[in-house]
Amino acid sequence: MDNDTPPLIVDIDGTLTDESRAIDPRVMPVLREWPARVVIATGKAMPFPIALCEFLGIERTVVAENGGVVFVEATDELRLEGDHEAALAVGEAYRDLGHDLGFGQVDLANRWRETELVVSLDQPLEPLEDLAAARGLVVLDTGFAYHVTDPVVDKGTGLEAVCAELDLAPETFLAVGDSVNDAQMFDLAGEAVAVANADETALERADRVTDGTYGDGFLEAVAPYRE
Ligand SMILES: O=C(O)COP(=O)(O)O
Ligand SMILES: [Mg+2]
Repeated sequence: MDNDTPPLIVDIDGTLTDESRAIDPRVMPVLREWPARVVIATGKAMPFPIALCEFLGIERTVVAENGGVVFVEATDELRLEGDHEAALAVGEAYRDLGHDLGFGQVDLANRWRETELVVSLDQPLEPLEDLAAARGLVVLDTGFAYHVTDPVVDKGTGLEAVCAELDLAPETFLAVGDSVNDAQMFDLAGEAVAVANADETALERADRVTDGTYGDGFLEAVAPYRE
C-alpha cells in the first residue's frame, strides 16, 4: 500500500452517483486502483454496496443501512445492530394510517434490509417522524429516501467497527459524502469532503467542499491524492 494515500470511506448516492442514482463511470477506476483500503458506506441495503465492490473487483468492506450493517470480508465479520422490529412496526403503523412506503409491491428498497426501514420521499414525512419517535427511532432524509433508523448506529459507528476489525484508525481516513447520514463519519475521519450538491448538514460538517457536484465532486475530492 502507498503510505501517502489515506484509506477512503465513501458514500454512494449523491457522491458516486448522479441525482437519479446512476453511477458516474469515471469513479470506477479510481476506486479500483485506490492504493489503500476502500470502505463503501451507504444508506442502501447490503446487496448494493456488496455488488458494487464485486463489480469493481475490490475487497468487500461495507457499511450499509447507515451503520446498521457492517461487513468486513478480510475478517469474515458481519455485524447487525439496531432495532429492526421497531422499524418494521413503524412501517406497519404508517400503512395503518393509510400511507404507503412508496416503493411498490416488490419494494426493492426494503426487500433486503435487515435493520432499517425506508420510505419514498413522495410520502408524508410528519406522521413517519411521529411514529419513529414513539419507538425511539429517527428519520433521516438523505435526499434519496426517508430512513427510519436506530440512533445507536450511524456511518460513524460503522467506520469504528470496520477500524476495530482491521486495526485502522478512523482519523487516518479520507471521507467523501453528500448528506446528513454522512455527518458522523465526517466527524471521525481525518479529512471530510462534501460534494457541492451536499445538504446543509454535510456542508457544515465537512473540512472541504468541492466546486463540482456528484461524480465531478468525488473526483475533485480525491484529486490531491492521485497526483
Ligand atoms: O440510501 C439512501 O437514501 C442514500 O444512500 P447513500 O448513503 O449511499 O447516499
Ligand atoms: Mg449520499
